[in-house]
Amino acid sequence: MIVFPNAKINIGLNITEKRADGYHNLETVFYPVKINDALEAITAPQLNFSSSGINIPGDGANNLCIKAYELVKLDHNLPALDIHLHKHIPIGAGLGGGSADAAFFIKLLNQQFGLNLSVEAMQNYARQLGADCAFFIENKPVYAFEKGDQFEQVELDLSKYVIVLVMPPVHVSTADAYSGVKPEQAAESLKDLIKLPVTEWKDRIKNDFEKSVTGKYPLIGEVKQSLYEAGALYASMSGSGASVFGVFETLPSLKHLEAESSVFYNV
Ligand SMILES: C[C@@](CO)(OP(=O)(O)O)[C@H](O)COP(=O)(O)OP(=O)(O)OC[C@H]1O[C@@H](n2ccc(N)nc2=O)[C@H](O)[C@@H]1O
Ligand SMILES: Nc1ncnc2c1ncn2[C@@H]1O[C@H](COP(=O)(O)OP(=O)(O)O)[C@@H](O)[C@H]1O
Repeated sequence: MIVFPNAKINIGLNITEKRADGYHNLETVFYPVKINDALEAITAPQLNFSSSGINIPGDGANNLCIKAYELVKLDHNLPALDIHLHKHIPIGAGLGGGSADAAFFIKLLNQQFGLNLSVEAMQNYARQLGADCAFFIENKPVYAFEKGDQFEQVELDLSKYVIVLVMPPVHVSTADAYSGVKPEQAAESLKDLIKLPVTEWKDRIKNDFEKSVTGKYPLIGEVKQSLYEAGALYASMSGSGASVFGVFETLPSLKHLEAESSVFYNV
């Protein structure tokens, strides 16, 4: 069986308080975007993981796909599998690519081996693998809070716009990004702001990571400014970065960015 995990962007990201467990409470809107990995699992004599495409740092044994397999296997009979991941989603980019692979693998195991797992059960497995993993189980726009793994429905459809995602040649560590932020309550409710027309989001829907991360990596702020100069209605860094997305009414020309960044149009 083969599945195609997609990435996500964060529309708004307010880091509201530091938790006793060392994580942070936040509020954000997760929005799925069409940048995809490919993930295949075939029954085999022994468990094997291989990957192609973008090189994934770390040992294959620690890949989030393997962690998902081992977690589900604690409760269910699963055969050994030959797992192949073709990596296309930029890594450590604020796009949740690793979390997406883990969540889609849980859904693959459920379907391929008839585990009859509920959405809630799959979300609970995903929560154990990463704060932004559970989102990918239902994989639809949601308002997320607490660690980013509790959800409320949100009506948000950006399909009439053109979303462009730019990945500059910068790597941002999620943990480092969090350490650079002073948690505080947002000035305006994201739940209210997200209901406004996209044309009213600029300078009101904010990502709390941006100030510290762009201070450390000015190129990220320059990319965001370039998107506005190219006509973006709204632009923001996604998650802890380094990717930056722009929402446009029509397809922009960003040739000047393509020299040093990966540009994904119509995502
Ligand atoms: C920042 C966000 C925003 O959506 O996404 P990315 O930018 O990574 O895509 C997420 O909170 C990332 O979620 P995820 O990448 O799953 O984080 P995890 O692996 O669970 O945690 C990595 C590290 O980030 C910090 N962390 C993560 C989530 C959270 N709510 N508070 C935190 O303080 C912790 O230091 C943790 O050790
Ligand atoms: N399947 C995977 N894809 C990408 N990264 C993975 C995967 N499994 C584990 N990782 C590890 O997770 C980190 C990146 O996670 P990712 O979700 O791509 O970051 P972000 O959420 O910032 O976009 C890297 O340290 C990488 O080694």
